[in-house]
Formats: sequence, structure tokens, C-alpha cells
Amino acid sequence: MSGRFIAEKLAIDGPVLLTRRRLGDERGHLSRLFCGEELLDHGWPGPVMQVNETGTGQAGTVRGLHFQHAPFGEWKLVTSLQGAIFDVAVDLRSGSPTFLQHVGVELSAENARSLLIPAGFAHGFQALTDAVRMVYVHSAPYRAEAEGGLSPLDAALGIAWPQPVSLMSDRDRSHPPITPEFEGLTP
Ligand SMILES: Cc1cn([C@H]2C[C@H](O)[C@@H](COP(=O)(O)OP(=O)(O)O[C@H]3O[C@H](C)C(=O)[C@H](O)[C@H]3O)O2)c(=O)[nH]c1=O
Repeated sequence: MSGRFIAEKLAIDGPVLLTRRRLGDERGHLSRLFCGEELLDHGWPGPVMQVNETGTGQAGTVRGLHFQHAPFGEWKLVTSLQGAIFDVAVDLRSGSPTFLQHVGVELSAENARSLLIPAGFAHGFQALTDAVRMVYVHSAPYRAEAEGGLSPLDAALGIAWPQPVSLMSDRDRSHPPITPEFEGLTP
């Protein structure tokens, strides 16, 4: 059996779009949400430190853009197990030739796709349907004191969210705009 994921590189070096292979029979199917052996090949740095789930009720809701500062910079594997999202990773790696550029992909229970996001990227998404359920695999523990964020509506990022934004947390909305002095994240 070849790999359990079909891996596609994206316009920015780093994030990888993974489509899960489903092993099916008359009862239904099985697929892997995470596979350390395969993801090591894509750069996953070590043990899984945390797995989170989130529920988002209303289409149009935007969560993010979140990241953690070193030494708690983290890789994330983002999956939607119910509903569909527009998932975005923003390159914040200091000195990167694609600094402040982003990739955006549709992840859904139906398309069986996950986005593998390296450390140095901010992550956010917009729910495209109601009743979205997400699973996040993290390579670092959550540390509130290491958390950082950018506004999903920051003009410097130019993210074209597919739907009008219906809901966003005050915290996400209130990040100050990116300035020319913003140098990004260092490992
Ligand atoms: C990430 C995290 C958060 N929390 C606490 C902090 C807040 O009190 C509460 C909600 O956190 P937040 O508003 O950051 O949740 P989201 O806006 O859904 O953020 C999530 O979605 C965006 C798009 C992401 O990329 C983040 O990884 C992920 O945190 O859970 C924890 O207790 N543990 C955790 O691991």
C-alpha cells in the first residue's frame, strides 16, 4: 500500500495539502487523520503535543489569524470533519521570499483534505457552511503567553475571504495593522 495521503505542494514552500486515502468496503471507510511516519517526510518535527477540536456554528465565521512565538512555534495539521472551510496559512517567516503571502484551500469532510502548516505561519479559516467541526494536531503545547495574532482583515495580507464575514472574536478583530517594521517570526 503506498502512502495514506496524496500530498500536493502549494504556491508557498512549506504548507502541504494532504488528501486522505479512504479504505472502503460495504460497511463504510477508514482513513488516517495523522500518520507520523508519513508526515515526518513532510517535515513534521516530533511528537504530537496536543489535539484540539473546535465547533463553529455559523457560515461566514472567521477564526484566526493565530500563531505561537518561539520557542513554542508549532506545526499544525488542520482538518474539517464536518462541513467546509476556506483555510489560510500566512507566511510570517522572517526573511522568507514569500513573507506575508498566503495560501488558501478548501477543506471539507467531503474532500477529505487537511492542510499541514509549518511553524512560522499564521493560521485562520472561514466557515463556508454551518455546523463546522475541526480537528487540529499540534506539534507544540498551547502557551497563551506565546500566542500571537493578526487581523484576518489586515489590508497588508489581502485575504479574499469567500463569504462576507459574519462572526469574528473581538480579539481577532482588534489586532493592530501590520506595519513596515513588522519583521515576522524567527525560529
Ligand atoms: C489554541 C488553544 C486555545 N485555548 C483556549 C484559549 C481561549 O480561552 C479558548 C479559545 O481559544 P481561541 O479563541 O484562540 O480559539 P480559536 O479562535 O478557535 O483558535 C483556533 O483556531 C485558530 C484558527 C487557530 O489556528 C488556533 O490554533 C486555534 O486556537 O481556548 C486552549 O485552552 N488551548 C489551546 O490549545
